[in-house]
Amino acid sequence: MPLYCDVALPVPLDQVFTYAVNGVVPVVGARVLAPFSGQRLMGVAVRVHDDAPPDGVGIKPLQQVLDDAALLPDELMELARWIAAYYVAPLGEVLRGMLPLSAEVKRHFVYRIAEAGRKVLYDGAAKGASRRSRLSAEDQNCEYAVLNYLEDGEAAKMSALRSATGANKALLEGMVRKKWLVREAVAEERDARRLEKIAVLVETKQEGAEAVGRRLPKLNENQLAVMAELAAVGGRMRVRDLRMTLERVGIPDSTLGTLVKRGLIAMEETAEEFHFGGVSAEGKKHAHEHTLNEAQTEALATIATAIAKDGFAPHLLYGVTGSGKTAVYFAAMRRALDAGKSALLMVPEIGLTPAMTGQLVAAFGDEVALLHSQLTPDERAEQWHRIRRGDARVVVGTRSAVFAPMVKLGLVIVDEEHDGSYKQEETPRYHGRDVAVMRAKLNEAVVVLGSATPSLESWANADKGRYVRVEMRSRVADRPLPAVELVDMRAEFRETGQEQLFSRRLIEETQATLERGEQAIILLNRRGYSFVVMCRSCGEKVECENCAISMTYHKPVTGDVAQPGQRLECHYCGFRRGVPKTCPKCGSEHLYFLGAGSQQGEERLQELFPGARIGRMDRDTVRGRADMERLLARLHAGEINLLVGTQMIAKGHDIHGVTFVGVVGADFALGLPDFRAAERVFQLLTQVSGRAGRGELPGKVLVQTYHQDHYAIQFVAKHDYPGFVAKELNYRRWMHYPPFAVLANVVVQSERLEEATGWSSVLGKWFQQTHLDKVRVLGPAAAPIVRLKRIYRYHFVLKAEQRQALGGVLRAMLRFAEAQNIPRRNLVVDVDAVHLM
Ligand SMILES: Nc1ncnc2c1ncn2[C@@H]1O[C@H](COP(=O)(O)OP(=O)(O)OP(=O)(O)O)[C@@H](O)[C@H]1O
Ligand SMILES: [Zn+2]
Repeated sequence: MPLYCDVALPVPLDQVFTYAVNGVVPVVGARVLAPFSGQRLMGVAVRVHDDAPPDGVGIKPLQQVLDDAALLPDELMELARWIAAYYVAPLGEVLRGMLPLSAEVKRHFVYRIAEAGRKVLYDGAAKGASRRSRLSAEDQNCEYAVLNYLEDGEAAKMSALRSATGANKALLEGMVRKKWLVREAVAEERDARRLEKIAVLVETKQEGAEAVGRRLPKLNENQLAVMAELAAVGGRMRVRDLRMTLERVGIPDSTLGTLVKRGLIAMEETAEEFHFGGVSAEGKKHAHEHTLNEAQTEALATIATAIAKDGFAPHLLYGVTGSGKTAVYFAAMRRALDAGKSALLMVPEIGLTPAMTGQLVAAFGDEVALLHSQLTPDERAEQWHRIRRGDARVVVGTRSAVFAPMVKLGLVIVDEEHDGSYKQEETPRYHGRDVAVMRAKLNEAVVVLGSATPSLESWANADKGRYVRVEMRSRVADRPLPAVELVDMRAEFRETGQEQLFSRRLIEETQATLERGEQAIILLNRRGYSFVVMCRSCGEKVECENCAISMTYHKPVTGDVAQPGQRLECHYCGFRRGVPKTCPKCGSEHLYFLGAGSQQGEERLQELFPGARIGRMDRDTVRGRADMERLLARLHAGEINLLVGTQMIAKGHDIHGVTFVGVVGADFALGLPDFRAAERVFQLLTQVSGRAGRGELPGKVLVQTYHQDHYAIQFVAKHDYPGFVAKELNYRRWMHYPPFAVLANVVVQSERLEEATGWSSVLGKWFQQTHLDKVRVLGPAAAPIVRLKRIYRYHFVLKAEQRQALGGVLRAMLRFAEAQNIPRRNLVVDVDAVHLM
């Protein structure tokens, strides 16, 4: 029997910890409980062995082994090790992110008699109850009853003890404290189907309009609002979602009850089927129903051949917006299933693209499982077990779905692979796309990264021949890409003599689109009303108390439930405050509001187009999946003909009536201090342009810009992604930026400014003195956001040609920092950082 076990614990230390095996030898991949600086932590056994620790090192015994079998299969353990090494992250923290949540392996507590308990039982039998106990005679009797019940040594659940002896939890816990009993946690597989309530709008068809008319006038405003809400989503909605929506608009819960009593809404109970949504226009085909065109057929053939071959094969699918990538994904997934394998489809944010999941269910029925962060723990548990049993062979999910316990994984697809939300911005700071490629490698599976605007990293990998490039250069059914017109806002100012949010051309085109009965979308990529509140006298901006960030003004709206006097909001930490009467710095009364956000955009559009049916899509109007589904349903139905919103509107939506897209103020991001600024602007503008002209009618795009000559803008106008990447790659090569160098951002952070600066100068000196011929270090410098959520931030940017050299320096730096007593949690190591802010 091995004597020792190495455990990865979820603590920010780059090491594993050795414990003595205590009776039960854990299998590698099982969870264990281990003592750690006075606490009991749950970790994962990563190695069992007989290597005695060096003399003098005290080894504590494991407290408990929680699983009989490995919770994580070998390939996921290997993936965890790879992530820990690649991202220089503590293995325990990586594993914590990969493990199913506790609900997935829910544990209940059982009690077992302990040595001391037995002694009490026997002594008590001999001498009678102790007189000195502070407990009542009744409780003492109960304690004896419990000890008696457990005497045979079997563990019992609390519920069993309660019904047998009347003991309550407090009493049992008291006995645990006296060490008469031990309490143990037992894993319990939970995947019973749950029931859930659906609110259904009662059909009124047969009743005739008159009858409805007679009934409806009796409804009050709130009741009508609830009815409208349900009608907007096709008459059915999860009660849970409906309640959330009502709560937000301030309609009391009882309204729903009244409507049920009056027979206008029925409550149905169904076994919880997953809710995938499924917004699409009537008569529009599902992705799996299309006969693939030539480009799609070719793309599929390449991918399908790889699937048939078995073995790791990475692909980059570059397909312009509206080229029909979804249909290719679905066909490839079908091939994987036919070959007896499972398929994983990763999407950036499930709530933003409900149509995708709806189509998946249409195509694959109950083979589909869904994984994302908005699921309740029970829902997640159910999905997790269905996947692990092999019942669900098609999994769709966000970033962390890359750790799904798939059986015979044959195909991984990463849709919109360029999307920033694949990057996890907390430890472990992994990139879901890159982990997906590694996972496919470990599983000898095919991986497809798809996008109309692939990341430069992926494009360069295809250039080097590491990925097979598959291209779909035109839209389905020979639909043209929309014509893009640039409006030079400097000229606009010269000609009109005033600073306007919307140019004359944009107003004209919007007007014309609405008059033709078509739909228009306007991108205004900031939420709120004004994103800067500034003092005219001293020039100072009103900043967040916790962050070095300008606060955004949100205009009160009718029915707004937010507190008055809290109209300024920090979009980084959520802090709110009232609008000050005078400048906090100089006391001047001349504060003014600058920079229009989507809320102001909506207001201005209402003034300009009073007849338009305007909708807004941003984090303030769309808080969850239900909101998004409702908004998209109204767009598909044509109930909204003018939509304004933030980058959310650019995400994969396929609304055939949209023929015009206007872009306002999106090029300000070109000026951000981040080497990926041009790439991001290009991607956003191309993606949002891609929403126009996806139906029968051709589309048109108008981009308002102050940087008309910037190459990113020029290439957007020409729909020339390959041209853009070629130019951008040159610049990256020249500047030694990724993908021609590997990069890490190291942030030194502390609530105390002097610590942040002091530690960064200590590290800066170390970097200087250490012979770093293979790694270039920039910094220390104040991070672009120097204070965030009350924490001061200084940073270094490390660049290297070789990943190994970079990893080596980072690890050496962490060792040095440890020796200098710089706490590990004050150092953020972000390998392949996506944001340098
Ligand atoms: N072979 C086909 N024939 C006709 N229409 C098709 C075909 N394949 C897909 N479509 C339709 O073309 C439209 C665009 O497809 P899809 O949404 O998959 O594009 P995409 O490549 O994912 O674009 P984006 O990158 O903009 O999201 C959809 O309405 C889809 O139903
Ligand atoms: Zn803040």
